[in-house]
Amino acid sequence: MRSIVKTLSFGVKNFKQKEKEENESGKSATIINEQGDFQIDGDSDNDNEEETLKGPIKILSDDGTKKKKNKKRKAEKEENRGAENDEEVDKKLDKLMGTVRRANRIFIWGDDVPHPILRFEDVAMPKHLSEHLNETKIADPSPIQMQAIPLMLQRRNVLASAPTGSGKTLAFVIPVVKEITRLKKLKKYSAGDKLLVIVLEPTRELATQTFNEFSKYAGPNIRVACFNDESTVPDAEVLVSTPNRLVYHIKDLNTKFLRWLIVDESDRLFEVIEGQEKCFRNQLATVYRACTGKFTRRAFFSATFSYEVETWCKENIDNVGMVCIGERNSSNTNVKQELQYCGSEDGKRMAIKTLLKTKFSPPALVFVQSKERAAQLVQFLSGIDEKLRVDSISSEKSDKQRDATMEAFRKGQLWVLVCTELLGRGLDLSNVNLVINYDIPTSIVSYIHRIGRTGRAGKVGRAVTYFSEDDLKYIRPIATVIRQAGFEVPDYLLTLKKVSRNEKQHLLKHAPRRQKIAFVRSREIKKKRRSWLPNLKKK
Ligand SMILES: Nc1ncnc2c1ncn2[C@@H]1O[C@H](COP(=O)(O)OP(=O)(O)OP(=O)(O)O)[C@@H](O)[C@H]1O
Repeated sequence: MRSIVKTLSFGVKNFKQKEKEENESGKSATIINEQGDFQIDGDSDNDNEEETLKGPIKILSDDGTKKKKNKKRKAEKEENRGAENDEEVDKKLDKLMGTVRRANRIFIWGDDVPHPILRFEDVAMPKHLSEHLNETKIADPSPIQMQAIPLMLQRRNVLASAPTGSGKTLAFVIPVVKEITRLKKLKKYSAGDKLLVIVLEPTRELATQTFNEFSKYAGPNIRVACFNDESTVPDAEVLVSTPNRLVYHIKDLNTKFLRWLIVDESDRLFEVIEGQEKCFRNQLATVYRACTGKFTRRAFFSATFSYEVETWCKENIDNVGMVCIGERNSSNTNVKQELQYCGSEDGKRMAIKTLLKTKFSPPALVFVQSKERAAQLVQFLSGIDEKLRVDSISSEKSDKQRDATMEAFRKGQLWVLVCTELLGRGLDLSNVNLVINYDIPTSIVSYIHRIGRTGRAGKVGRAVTYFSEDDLKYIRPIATVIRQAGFEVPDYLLTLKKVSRNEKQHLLKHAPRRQKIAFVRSREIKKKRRSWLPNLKKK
């Protein structure tokens, strides 16, 4: 069994010794090649081995006594038995890995998908990486990390999907940092002047977050940059950017040595907006076309992905390994989900007032359908309690304002952050206790991402979704997702008329018209914000 666990652990740690052992026994196992890439050992050696086993038995000359012949036959027999045993061990191992995958709800697609890892030690981590994992008390890989890390280390193109807050970022950061660390030992890469990795994120906030995460795990020897405010492409080995900024400078990029193009929130970046030249899909296409180097691999990550993205990847990218954790496009079951009927816009105002005054433990994220409504809700909430620290964030605000608000929210200076779809995806605000969908999300995908801002990294969270009489025609899909996650919804919601494709499309493009939440007096909001964010003006 020890040998099974060793093989399970890819033997990376004990590679040299293991390799010696395997060479001696002629066993087949997963090892790392010179380049540090995973490969199946024995592809070539096994051929030799078979030849030896099948080939004619050599007849010994003058010293070929019967005794010696018998000894040799016995040895050959044992060798044969050894090979059979190895086959059995492989079968048992595959079976065991099947059980591991089922237990962790890991679904795979593709040829020769490597076994999942069970511990981080199963891959030889650069020192800085393992130290940082220890510091952050991240002990065991999450299911997406168990499968995506070995896939990426095998240098496969990857399509990965796992629930919100399940550690997808580390699932690509770990193999990439490991690969760059290895490359940098080679003279060609030691100067650190080659662009090796591009990570695409749909928003500035997400790009900043991923940049911070990457920098922590990469350590001081890998040059990571976020392409946010600079007017020229920063000199870096890892570049995190929004597609918009990257496309603008695409001609300045040298992608010849690029090892990875990582598309985070990939389904979002596949979105097409009719009539908009600058939509994500077109921008992604431009970046994609610029990243076709010989060594470039692509990895697509998201909590949700459409069949369209999947089909595209399978048809257009060679050697794809696909991994999906749990059911596709399902919500995070660590989030306790509630649907609350409020009748009208007035009812919604009453509901949020009651919630924040009674059962509220901050911080909370509140989603509305537009930046105008975000400002209105801040005005309304500020009015119900002077002490309530509330602000909003939307694309209307300057980059500086957005950064300051995010920082205040992360530090706990802000208790309620009202936001638009801008913050719906990817942000890891680990302490958010409550998500309120003040205006219903316009799709299931949006619902899954929004409520995924709470209940992250195995913690529990709560999400409340308000709906009014006017929303009844759109609510059924959301009610279905909530029921599928195991939470209560009134039966009648599941028997409502199905939302037609046209209605869905319409809702995506035009949010429902709603009565105003409050009249905004912007001067008052600014005054209130300044009182608890004294540094904001300085910034
Ligand atoms: N193996 C792990 N064990 C415990 N915590 C982890 C592990 N891996 C990552 N985390 C933590 O989980 C949190 C969420 O991770 P991350 O932001 O990567 O989630 P995600 O899957 O990308 O979510 P989303 O789909 O919302 O973008 C982070 O704070 C991260 O540090």
